[in-house]
Amino acid sequence: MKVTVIGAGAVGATCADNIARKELASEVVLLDIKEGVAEGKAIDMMQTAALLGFDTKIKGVTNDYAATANSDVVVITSGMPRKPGMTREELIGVNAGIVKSVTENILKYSAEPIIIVVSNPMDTMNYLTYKTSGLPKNKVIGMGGALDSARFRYYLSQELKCSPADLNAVVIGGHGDTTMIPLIKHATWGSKPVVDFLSEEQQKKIVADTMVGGATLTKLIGTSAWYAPGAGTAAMVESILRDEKKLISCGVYLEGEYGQQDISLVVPVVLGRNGWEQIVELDLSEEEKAAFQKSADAVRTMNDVLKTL
Ligand SMILES: NC(=O)c1ccc[n+]([C@@H]2O[C@H](COP(=O)([O-])OP(=O)(O)OC[C@H]3O[C@@H](n4cnc5c(N)ncnc54)[C@H](O)[C@@H]3O)[C@@H](O)[C@H]2O)c1
Ligand SMILES: O=C(O)C[C@H](O)C(=O)O
Repeated sequence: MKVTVIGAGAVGATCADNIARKELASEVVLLDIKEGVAEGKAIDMMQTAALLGFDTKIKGVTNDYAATANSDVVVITSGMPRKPGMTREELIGVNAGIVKSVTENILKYSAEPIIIVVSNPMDTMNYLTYKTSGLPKNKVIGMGGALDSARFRYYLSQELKCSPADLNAVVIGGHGDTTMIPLIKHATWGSKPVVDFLSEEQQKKIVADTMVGGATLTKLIGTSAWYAPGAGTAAMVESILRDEKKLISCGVYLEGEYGQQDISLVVPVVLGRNGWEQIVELDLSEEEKAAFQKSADAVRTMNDVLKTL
């Protein structure tokens, strides 16, 4: 199995590192536009192989798409991250051009890879990649829900004083500060609803903290996060390449599901060797449905911006 990661910055390099450590592929190609960066990071990671005991070969290249030929999965992380005070949506002007040209270049060398889009604003970048690539819709998948759901489980576990591994909790909607919807009423600890253990005030705080989870880290670090984003992306690669059929919230192109058309939004999907293989429709309350519609409206507004660039 071969995985290409475009963008050898914070998220791309962390993702490649996770993939290699878990030996999810025999070969990982790391590509960046900045001379030497991908080569250097790939060699640095390869020098951990003797210490960590993995066999995956990581090769770094500067904009050489021939090296990405016949990739099974391509992860797009290229583009600008936000700075404190910015929204993800403000990155659209710079990142749309990057994501579009990267998608075109990938497809010159890999006929039908599964593409995972990480670059922000993710919902619109995933939509753009789907439209640009002409790939089947199940092969273009946005990363955002895996991360947001992991953050949701983190905040829940802090309040419940339990292991995040024992929590089942999903985020749907958009991957934006105001568009994501942490479904707290659906979340469970073991088989018990978490709301049985939390006051209304605690629930509101967990939801709010989850929604601004990325912004909180951006403020602390000065640029956006990479450990959980890299791990979230690698978890998606793992479910795909090992055909695990894990249920993971991902950005997918909707054609009627959740009442939406011609849009990419985050919903729970089964991830396997064919990409996303099934969309799972949750039984949403009227309030949750309205929140989903509001997210869709906001993401559609951003998608419309693409026409003006
Ligand atoms: N979807 C998510 O959940 C999520 C999570 C974290 C970050 N992100 C997004 O991922 C992107 C990357 O974040 P980061 O922290 O790794 O940023 P970064 O600045 O550390 O890395 C980005 C890399 O992309 C490279 N690049 C730029 N244009 C390129 C091109 N045309 N071809 C190849 N490489 C190119 C840059 O040289 C840089 O090395 C940002 O847009 C960020 O907002 C999304
Ligand atoms: O917050 C960001 O801008 C990066 C990413 O989308 C995140 O949620 O960490």
